[in-house]
Amino acid sequence: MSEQNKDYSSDSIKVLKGLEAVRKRPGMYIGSTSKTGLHHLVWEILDNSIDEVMAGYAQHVKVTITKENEIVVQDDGRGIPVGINQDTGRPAVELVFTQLHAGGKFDSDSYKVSGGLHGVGASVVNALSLYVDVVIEREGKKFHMLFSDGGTAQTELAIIGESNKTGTTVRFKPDPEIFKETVTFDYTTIRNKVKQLAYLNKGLKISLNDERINKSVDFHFPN
Ligand SMILES: Cc1cc(C)cc(-c2cc(NC(=O)[C@H]3COCCO3)[nH]n2)c1
Repeated sequence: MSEQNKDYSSDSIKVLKGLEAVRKRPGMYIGSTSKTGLHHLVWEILDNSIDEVMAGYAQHVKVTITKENEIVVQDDGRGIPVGINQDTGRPAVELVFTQLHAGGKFDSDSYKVSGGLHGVGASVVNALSLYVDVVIEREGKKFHMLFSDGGTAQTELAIIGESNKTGTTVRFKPDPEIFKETVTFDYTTIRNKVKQLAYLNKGLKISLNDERINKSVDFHFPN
């Protein structure tokens, strides 16, 4: 087997091991697999967009709860990078969703309760979701990747269109095999978090649209 192939296969095994570890002991990454743990998935994805807001590149974040109990988070930031990473030969966005970044300090069996994984939790959400669908707009193009089956990339990064905007859209549906108590998102829980994020990040325009009850709310606390 050539050097390149050996690296690729050992890399893909490492990826699967990482996400498998999350599925084996989800509580270590999201605290629990109860309703509280279910909502941590939303906070992990939302954290990434808020990082882009704090970096000054995004002004709007939109959260949608769909009729199928998916969560969609959209921002108008720079868009997750799509370039090929030299070490792995994989697109940066693929690594964001498949590499278990050692975020923060973890004890052997506890979850860092202060706020979550600080924007490195996308791979955890991916591991614990039925699917994660990603659309990135940057460099005048629209890029797409789909992950499922324990977080495995189902597609190569693909250009699916053109775009005169920039931003990132992530859609995910939690895995009922992991979240046995409930996979139903709670409007009030998410609304309160979205309001708090708007308050803490003055100037951020953040909206929540619950398609199940046809209810939308916008938050914006001026600077
Ligand atoms: C909803 C969601 C989910 C995830 C995992 C990342 C993001 C995200 C990531 C970014 N921005 C970036 O990654 C920056 C990081 O710096 C280089 C240019 O792109 N904006 N939004 C948004």
